[in-house]
Amino acid sequence: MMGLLQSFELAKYILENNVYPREPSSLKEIRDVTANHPAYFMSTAPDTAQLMGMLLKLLNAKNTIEIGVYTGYSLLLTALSTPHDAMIIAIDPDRGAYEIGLPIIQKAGVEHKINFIESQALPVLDKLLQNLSIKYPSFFNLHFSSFVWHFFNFSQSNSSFFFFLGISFKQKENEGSFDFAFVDADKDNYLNYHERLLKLVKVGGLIVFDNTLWGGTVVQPEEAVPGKRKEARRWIMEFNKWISTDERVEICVAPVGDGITICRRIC
Ligand SMILES: C[S@@+](CC[C@H](N)C(=O)[O-])C[C@H]1O[C@@H](n2cnc3c(N)ncnc32)[C@H](O)[C@@H]1O
Ligand SMILES: O=c1cc(-c2ccc(O)cc2)oc2c(O)c(O)ccc12
Repeated sequence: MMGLLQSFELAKYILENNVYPREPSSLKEIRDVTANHPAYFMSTAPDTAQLMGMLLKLLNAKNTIEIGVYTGYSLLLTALSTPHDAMIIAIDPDRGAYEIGLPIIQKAGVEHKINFIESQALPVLDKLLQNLSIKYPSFFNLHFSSFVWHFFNFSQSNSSFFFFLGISFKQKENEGSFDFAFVDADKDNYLNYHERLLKLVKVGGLIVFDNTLWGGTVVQPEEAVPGKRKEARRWIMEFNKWISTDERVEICVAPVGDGITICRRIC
């Protein structure tokens, strides 16, 4: 893969010298099983994942959200880069793809951190925002949190605080409770995700958007862009323009993989 460097040799040099030698074996396994899948090119790039792993560790991120799981490369990276009691809400309507990587995630011993939600992301984020948060004793493992999730879906309580099975639930507690979010899904919703994640991620937390240089097409004349890349390119360019003036975040565009935009919530 050439990446964005416009030189196969330089991209290969970085991957072979600095990325692959340090890639955990379980991540390589996911990369290998994904290589046989028709949409293999959608996996988050290994150099992007390496940077994300460092950001997660620098933040000491514990509560994270991932939008766009596919076979789980970036999800496993997140699970490997967070503490034992981390909680990752991972959203994707395609459970089939997730199940390709799941046995590798299980073997790596980090499945307990993951709450996979088979859904479009927007309704889940809206539920998190209007709804309830989880307060449960730390000895409950995260299989329990899936149960809590189902409970939420059926709960219409308007009270700000109530008990169920001895566990307390509070409304609005999800706001500002996440350390990190990674967005790698439908490009036409990037701005919608941004608005919601800005409320869910705490001040000082990060939201990382993948594919924000869209194979370098953001600087190509429209007529030079392959037809199937045109629509997403327009969405990405609109997102890039919006985010460049959004004073609620500090931003940094890193030209790794397909380009990522790192947003730090500042207010
Ligand atoms: C580029 S892939 C994600 C790659 C993943 N980060 C990885 O490392 O393998 C995009 C994923 O977004 C999912 N997706 C598409 N629309 C979505 C939506 N509205 N909400 C959540 N996920 C969506 C697709 O099913 C697909 O699995
Ligand atoms: O070629 C793609 C397409 C997507 C994509 C398209 C539609 C969706 O609803 C979600 C994702 O995502 C990609 C991606 O994240 C990537 O790194 C490379 C290529 C593509």
